[in-house]
Amino acid sequence: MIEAVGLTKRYGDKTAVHNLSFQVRPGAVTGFLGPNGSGKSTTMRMILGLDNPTAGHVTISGHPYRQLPNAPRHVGALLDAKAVHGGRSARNHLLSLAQLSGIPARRVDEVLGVVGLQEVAGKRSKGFSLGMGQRLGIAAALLGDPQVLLFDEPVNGLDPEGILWVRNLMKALAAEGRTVFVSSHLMSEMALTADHLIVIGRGQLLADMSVTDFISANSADFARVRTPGTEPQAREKLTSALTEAGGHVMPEQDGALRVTGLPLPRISDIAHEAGVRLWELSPHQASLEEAYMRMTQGVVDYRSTDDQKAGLHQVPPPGAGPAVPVPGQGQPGWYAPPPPQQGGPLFAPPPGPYGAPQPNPYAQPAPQGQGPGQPAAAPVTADRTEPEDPR
Ligand SMILES: Nc1ncnc2c1ncn2[C@@H]1O[C@H](COP(=O)(O)OP(=O)(O)OP(=O)(O)O)[C@@H](O)[C@H]1O
Repeated sequence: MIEAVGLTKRYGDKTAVHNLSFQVRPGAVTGFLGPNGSGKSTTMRMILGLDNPTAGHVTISGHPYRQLPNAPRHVGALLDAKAVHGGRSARNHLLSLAQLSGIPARRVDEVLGVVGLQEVAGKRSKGFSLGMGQRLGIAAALLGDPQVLLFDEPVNGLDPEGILWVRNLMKALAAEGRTVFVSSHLMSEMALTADHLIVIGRGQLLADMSVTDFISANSADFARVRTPGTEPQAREKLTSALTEAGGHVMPEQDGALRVTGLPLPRISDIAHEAGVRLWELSPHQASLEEAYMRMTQGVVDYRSTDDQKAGLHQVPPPGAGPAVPVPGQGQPGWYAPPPPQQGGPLFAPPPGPYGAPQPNPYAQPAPQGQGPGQPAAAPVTADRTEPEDPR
């Protein structure tokens, strides 16, 4: 088990992790989720003794990593797949790690087989694609057959087949009773892989619960209601009537209404009593991805802005044709999630063994339209392999 208590890390006046307390239990895959820069890698580095906490502590099986007897056999980690001597072959890289940890050399070929790199084991890793590098990093993590495994963004750069393989590998490792802690940005992937979730934003805990509980707590049911497009006054009348009856009504981009807090038959009755015809009344559930986005929307460090292309285009003359629609913008089928409770926190973490969360020093206004933009996804390079450097 991994246990963090009051874990805090400051770099100068920058707080990367603030008062984080959680447990990662054996026999389950625990997903570690948070937006870019939320402190996931910093937390993982502290777990592995690569960074010292400013306050608090973290233990693995009851010991700080550096005091663990035979740590490399007990804990395996993939932190940075690029942290490899590129001139070495995959096999030699793993052999050198094995020698350092007293692991028999035959184990190297076993893990090369597990990650599917047997064919390129003799090639220099600097010719490896991003996905091959990830596989090599996973092989290194598995080398000591450890009980505790940490993976920082293990599916980064993997193709769909590779992503499925990682998903099944994580589940299989947990089913063997191991502790598996996996960081990701991707709620959708974690929903398929993890049993338990720890969600952080700006270094502070936002949620610590099972995936099942997260889904039922966050994937709110709602109704979509549409009145005839030719009768805008009917839409307003219905909005008032539903609000009066205790519903929460939000306009959708395609002109429909999103209604929460009222069952469908009640909405139908209210419309009938108000003399409003309905063209649509349908049940929906907000996706888990929406729930995660909603939970973390206030703690995102990097936001993209619309590209205004100032001065690059001539203003079209009046009466010119409509702009080409942009996928996902202003089109039917895109549903804005309901806003968080007015004045309340985005998410109230359940009372845990560590008491209520403390105020977050990150409580600064999120940058509005000034961020440097979402960093582009790392490119997937072609599978190039070179023979090993003879040096
Ligand atoms: N060595 C360091 N010196 C100064 N600031 C740092 C250092 N390491 C991390 N930070 C800052 O701490 C914050 C958390 O970074 P961290 O890499 O842990 O986030 P993350 O959740 O892993 O991000 P990503 O998902 O983008 O990898 C960031 O603002 C980062 O700039």
